[in-house]
Amino acid sequence: MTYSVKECFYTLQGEGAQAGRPAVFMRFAGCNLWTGREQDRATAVCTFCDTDFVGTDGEGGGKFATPEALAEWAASRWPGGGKPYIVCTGGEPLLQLDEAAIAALHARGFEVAVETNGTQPAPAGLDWICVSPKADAPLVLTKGHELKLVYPQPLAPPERFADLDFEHFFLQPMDGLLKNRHTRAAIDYCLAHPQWRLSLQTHKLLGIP
Ligand SMILES: C[S@@+](CC[C@H](N)C(=O)[O-])C[C@H]1O[C@@H](n2cnc3c(N)ncnc32)[C@H](O)[C@@H]1O
Ligand SMILES: Nc1nc2[nH]cc(C(=O)O)c2c(=O)[nH]1
Ligand code: SF4
Ligand SMILES: [Mg+2]
Repeated sequence: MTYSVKECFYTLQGEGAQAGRPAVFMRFAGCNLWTGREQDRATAVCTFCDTDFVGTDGEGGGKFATPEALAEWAASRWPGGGKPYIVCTGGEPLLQLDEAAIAALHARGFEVAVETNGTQPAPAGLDWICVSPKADAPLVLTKGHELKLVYPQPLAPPERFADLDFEHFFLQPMDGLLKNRHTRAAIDYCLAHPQWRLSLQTHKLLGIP
């Protein structure tokens, strides 16, 4: 299995329950819900994506022939000290991240988190699972550590997910032209339904990757 990585960089986790935590971000190339081409966005299953995940040409991107090579590259991004933490994202990371890659990351000392759209089963060994359901996609992964719903998605109201097996429930305002309106709506929903907390994309506010 060759792993295709768009970019790999060291920053702070910007979102959810682990916001503020230093992490290596490994962004896997490709997604099953959008080609990543702007001309396909309107007809995609997921239409609001804020990310370029096409190709392997980003900072720290590339192709890795073995799990060990992938893990060695991730480890080279960690500054030393503390417990190394990696967030595997994309694109859709669970199209590529397998048990062998997770084991190799663990062998390098990493705690391994994933950001997934929930359409794929999770491989064994993940330490933190963040599921972000998309309205028009089947949800297969119905348990994990945090459920982070981009809000609003008219066909995916929070009530649909409130009884699933997660420790944390977040609404994350949909970024785009209507971001301010979406943020106000997410605040109002959390205030009325206190099971839910607000997740802001703090890296965007801070101007860091
Ligand atoms: C780019 S996705 C990659 C991981 C995976 N494909 C997924 O959708 O969860 C990373 C996170 O950004 C969120 N996201 C994507 N576009 C967004 C937007 N326009 N506003 C807010 N969050 C967004 C996703 O829902 C997900 O939680
Ligand atoms: N700082 C930072 N935090 C993030 N949390 C989830 C992200 C993602 O794109 O998956 C992301 C990202 O792109 N940057
Ligand atoms: S599922 Fe995730 S990576 Fe794929 S298009 Fe949607 S937000 Fe982007
Ligand atoms: Mg992002």
